[in-house]
Amino acid sequence: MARKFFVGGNWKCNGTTEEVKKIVGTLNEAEVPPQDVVEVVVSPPFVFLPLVKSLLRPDFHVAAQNCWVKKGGAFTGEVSAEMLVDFGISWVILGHSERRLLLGESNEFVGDKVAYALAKNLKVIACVGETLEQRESGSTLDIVAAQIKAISERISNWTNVVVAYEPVWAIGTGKVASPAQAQEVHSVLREWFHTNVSPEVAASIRIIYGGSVSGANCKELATQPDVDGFLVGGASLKPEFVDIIKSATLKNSTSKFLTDVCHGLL
Ligand SMILES: O=C(CO)COP(=O)(O)O
Repeated sequence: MARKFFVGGNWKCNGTTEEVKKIVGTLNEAEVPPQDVVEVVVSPPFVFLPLVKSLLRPDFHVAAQNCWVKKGGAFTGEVSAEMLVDFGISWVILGHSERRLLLGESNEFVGDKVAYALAKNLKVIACVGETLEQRESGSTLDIVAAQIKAISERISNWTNVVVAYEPVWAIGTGKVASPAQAQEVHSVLREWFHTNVSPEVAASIRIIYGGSVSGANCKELATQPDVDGFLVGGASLKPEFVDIIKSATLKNSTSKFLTDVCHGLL
């Protein structure tokens, strides 16, 4: 089964009302591949969710950047999964490295959040990734495996999960992982699913790359066999986000080409 290309835009803690309207205007006018080729999800800060949801074209979806680990209540400053569902938000980003590192979210806490959000019928973009220090010490694969394992121990159905591999050293630095570096970790993650979850989940789960993705570098990354899309930070605030969405066609034509070759059609 072909994995549908996925492009997420993580706006992080950016934007004014005017800027948000401008970004949404650009997206609404953009000519992009159809929904059966690419799934597009943008993730504004909480306060802009209502505005974006009301203005954004219906073929693009909206994600929150976080939600609370359990049912809402006396948790000052938090937003619950129930509230997102009530508001018609279908996706949530969980486990972003900025929250893991700056706010001390542990693997277990992220796993609990993913489980709770899925139980409330949210779809989850679950982020994993190593720091520069971890990469340089050779522990990249152990780190991402431990992050995924903590989620895996808490959920039994991966249908509504997209995994985002985001090496911390590539986030906001302009230092993008090379296509080979991204492919290596993506394929190891897929292998992990094959061994520890099931061959079906390994074949169907989308593993997207994040970290300094741009209109210029997305094409080569998109053609890597285990790169199923992107989670874009800085460039998702700019018109080049549309070019990144369009890289989906490249992926699909490449995989169609390979499928046709395999089936002896070419
Ligand atoms: O963190 C990211 C997306 O979640 C990536 O951010 P940049 O694209 O700005 O590096």
